[in-house]
Amino acid sequence: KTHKFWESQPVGQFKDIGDSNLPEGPIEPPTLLSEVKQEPYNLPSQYEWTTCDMESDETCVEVYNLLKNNYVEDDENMFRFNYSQEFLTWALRPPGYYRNWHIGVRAKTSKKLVAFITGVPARIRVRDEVVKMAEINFLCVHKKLRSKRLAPVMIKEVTRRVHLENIWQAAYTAGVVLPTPITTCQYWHRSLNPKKLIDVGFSRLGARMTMSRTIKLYKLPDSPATPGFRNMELRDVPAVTRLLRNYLSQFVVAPDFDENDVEHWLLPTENVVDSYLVESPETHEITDFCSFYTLPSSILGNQNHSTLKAAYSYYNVSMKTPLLQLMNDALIVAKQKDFDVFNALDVMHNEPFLKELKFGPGDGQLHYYLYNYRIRHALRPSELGLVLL
Ligand SMILES: COc1cccc(CC(=N)NC(=O)c2cccnc2OC2CCNCC2)c1
Repeated sequence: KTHKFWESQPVGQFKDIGDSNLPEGPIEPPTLLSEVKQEPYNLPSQYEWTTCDMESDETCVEVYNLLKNNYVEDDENMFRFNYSQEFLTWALRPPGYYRNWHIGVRAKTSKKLVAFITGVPARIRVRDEVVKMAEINFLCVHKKLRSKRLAPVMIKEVTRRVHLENIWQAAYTAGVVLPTPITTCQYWHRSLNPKKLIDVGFSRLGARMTMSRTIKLYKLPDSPATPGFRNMELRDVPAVTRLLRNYLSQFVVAPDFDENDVEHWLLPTENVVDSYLVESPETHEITDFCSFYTLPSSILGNQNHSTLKAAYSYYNVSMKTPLLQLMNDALIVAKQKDFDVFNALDVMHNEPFLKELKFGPGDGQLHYYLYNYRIRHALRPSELGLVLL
């Protein structure tokens, strides 16, 4: 399959794989800001660019509805991500965000929002280089406008606006293979409400398994096992930042979080992100941390259920409490909060607990990409310390 667009971009090309003469790092140098295209790229004549101000309730509802009806579906088109409005405002307004990186496309006549793409600024460390990047996400074209080649011009436009802020690298994920993944992750699911998951077709009853046997198999205790396991609070930000920075330093690619970032991304926000820590009852030292974000999916075409309540593993740090026990406590609190399923990628140190804690492999892969930054050899998922929303 020819990648007409991606072969024109400063990304690792398939033909370059294995060429160890190519240096690791930026593929193209920055250009002078005066040389960056000053005006937006041309859209087909019946469409116009718009900046989506996520602080405006009206715009946020438009973005929410566009994604709810047209964003990513699973491979069997049974589920579609249903990011909540509060999640979207959280995801798109981190410290230092740029409103004009929240880019929409409207039909000129109806003014309907028909496409969307976003960037948020992030400091990402690659080996020992901290690089200012844009995290690109929520690329969505209305189902009725697919294969009009809108995506390439939207990617060029967000790239142009990122360049205007003197940022020359980006990070993004996709369920499809593009030139060229820095790593490819498997996703895994842990049933919390197996009866509903089987009813809606997310899971299947195992061979020689009854429903009651399956419910018993996935049963969890009513409360966490670890002494000192509690919700993260504002006063914990400095300690969690230290814990997380130290833990993430072992991975090849990871966010370079400071206290402002930790306060935004990891402080519990209802219906958006949950985070817990272990405070030693004796020393009051904070020794471990775990977190997951809330991303429901619409269930397409089921009579009894319309929404799958899913938790997605975010950042976890195990220094004293075994990761297995810490993640089992995360499963326990997720079940208490009525999540139906707990999802995770095989990144960081996740792989060992995925098998132990009764996760099942998902039917797809998530590929990670860097824009305008070459990594000499693809990473193992366990070398990746970056979780995108
Ligand atoms: C269950 O409902 C779904 C609705 C749409 C797609 C998928 C499958 C899928 N593509 N899953 C993932 O990409 C995934 C699986 C485990 C952990 N994170 C994930 O994706 C995150 C990170 C990338 N942006 C989307 C959310 C499932």
